[in-house]
Amino acid sequence: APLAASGRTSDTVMTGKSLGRLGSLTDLIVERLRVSDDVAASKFGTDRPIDDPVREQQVLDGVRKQAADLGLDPDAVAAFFQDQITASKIVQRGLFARWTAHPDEAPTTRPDLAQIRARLDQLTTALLQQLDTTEDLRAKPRRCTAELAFAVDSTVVLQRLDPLHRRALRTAAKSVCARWTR
Ligand SMILES: O=C(O)C(=O)C[C@]1(C(=O)O)C=C[C@@H](O)C=C1
Repeated sequence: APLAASGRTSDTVMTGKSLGRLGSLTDLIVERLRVSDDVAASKFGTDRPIDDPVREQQVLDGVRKQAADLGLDPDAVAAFFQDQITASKIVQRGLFARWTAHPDEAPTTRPDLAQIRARLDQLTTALLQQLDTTEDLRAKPRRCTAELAFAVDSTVVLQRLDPLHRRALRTAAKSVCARWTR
C-alpha cells in the first residue's frame, strides 16, 4: 500500500501512484525534482555553478523539437520546461543552503553529472508523452485546475515532500493548465 511507504524524505524510492488523471504527470515532475537533489550533490563543493545557460538552451531546443514531432505547441511546451528548470534551481539552491549551514547533512559522494543529465533526458521524453496524453484535459482550464490540485495534494502526501520540494513543485506545476494556444 502506498501510504505504508516510509523512509527519509529526500531519498525514498517512489512507490505511490498519485491520484487522478494528472497523477502520472505530477509523479514525473516530482521525480525530476528528486533528480535535482543528485544534480546539487554533483555540484556542491565544486566550481560548477547551479546555473548553466548553455545546458538550459540545449534542453529547451530539444523539447521544442520533440513537441513539434508530437503535434504539441512548442512555445507552451518550452514554457512548461522552463518552469521545470526554475524548480530544479529552487531545489539546488535550497540544498546548497542546507548543506552549507549543516555540513553534516552534505552528501559524502559526488555523483556524475553526465549520467544525471542522461536520466533528465529520459524524464524529458516521459514528461512530453504525459503532456501529449493529457492534452485534451489540460485544454479545459477549470477541470484541469481541479485535477491538478488533486494530483499535487496526493503527491505531497504519498511522496512525503518536504517544504523545499513542495515549494519547487508549486513552481513546476504552474503552467500545466495554461491555455494551449495553437
Ligand atoms: O544540468 C544541470 O546542470 C542542471 O542544473 C539541471 C538544469 C535542468 O533543470 O535541466 C537546471 C539548471 C541549469 O541551469 C541547467 C539545467
